[in-house]
Amino acid sequence: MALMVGARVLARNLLRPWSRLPDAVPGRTGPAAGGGDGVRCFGSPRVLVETDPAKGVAVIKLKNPPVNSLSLEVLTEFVISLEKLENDKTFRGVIVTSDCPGIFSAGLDLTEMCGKSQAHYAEYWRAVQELWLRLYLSNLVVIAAINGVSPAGGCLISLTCDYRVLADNPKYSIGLNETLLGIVAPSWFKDTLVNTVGHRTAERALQLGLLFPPAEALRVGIVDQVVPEDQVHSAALSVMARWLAIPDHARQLTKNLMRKPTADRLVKQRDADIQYFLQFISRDSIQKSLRVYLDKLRQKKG
Ligand SMILES: CCCCCCCCCCCC/C=C/CC(=O)SCCNC(=O)CCNC(=O)[C@H](O)C(C)(C)COP(=O)(O)OP(=O)(O)OC[C@H]1O[C@@H](n2cnc3c(N)ncnc32)[C@H](O)[C@@H]1OP(=O)(O)O
Repeated sequence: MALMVGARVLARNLLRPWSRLPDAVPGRTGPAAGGGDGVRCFGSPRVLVETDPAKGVAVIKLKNPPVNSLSLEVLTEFVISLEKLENDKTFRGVIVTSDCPGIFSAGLDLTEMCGKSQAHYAEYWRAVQELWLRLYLSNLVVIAAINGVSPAGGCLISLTCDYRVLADNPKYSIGLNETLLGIVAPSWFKDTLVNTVGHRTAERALQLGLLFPPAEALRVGIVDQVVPEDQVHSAALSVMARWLAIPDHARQLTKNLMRKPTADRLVKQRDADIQYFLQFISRDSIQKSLRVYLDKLRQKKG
């Protein structure tokens, strides 16, 4: 019950950008924070933010064990943290990564889309839209340091970034695998993939629900770089330095030029998109597919 109320409060914050989450780790500094003197931490229980004001760079670490599924709380906390960074002129870039070993993100939280009320589905889908829009159009340089498996919504998060570095581990596949679950990637998921890998590769990947292992992911361009696992963070920092060498206004305007038409397609029909989602997700056949998939995941252990 408390969780439900908490989620509602967090979700309301999305609509009230002036409202702020209390800092979960207020002003923690020093080496324990992950980067030597001057690194400061804030954020929330599930979305940790380590900032390095001297470099103008922050690291957002998703921490929603066991699999970093994108629950309503995670989506909301992510948006709030991103907004905090964007409103603070100290920061010019952010690295998005995971605090869960071996898993970047398992994607959208299936339990948020299964067996819940219409009102809940609508609230959840609006939060998914919000995070996508904020990340896709962020003024910051956003780099994904993908340190684990990254299906569906996890892949989408990384596709919204400006650059993707993937750890070279055969287990760390990445892709939009929605069809394998018997669901369909919405048009704006599809657009994000097409804009990254081109139409033909996206068409094949989406229909077959392909999850690409690192070498293949690099070959099709769904990631930009594959590096040894222990170098993901340093590689992301090197890439960041290169992107930060470009004057902000020129880079930001160019990013906007490239991405705004795609984002506008969703912005112009956000409510209709929610209605689409509601109709789709409420179908008995879709609910059944999701239940079967979740049961399979749960039985894997037993
Ligand atoms: C006419 C056309 C109209 C079109 C309209 C379109 C409208 C929209 C349609 C809807 C689109 C919705 C889009 C969804 C995108 C998504 O992101 S869906 C999520 C997809 N994710 C996955 O497929 C990943 C599933 N998970 C895994 O494969 C594995 O868990 C893992 C590889 C990530 C990790 O494996 P492992 O370490 O072995 O952990 P597990 O034992 O599998 O899992 C632990 C625990 O977590 C639960 N879990 C896993 N994933 C999720 C998830 N995504 N959500 C919620 N929960 C998850 C799993 O069940 C286990 O739970 P228990 O501990 O057993 O309770």
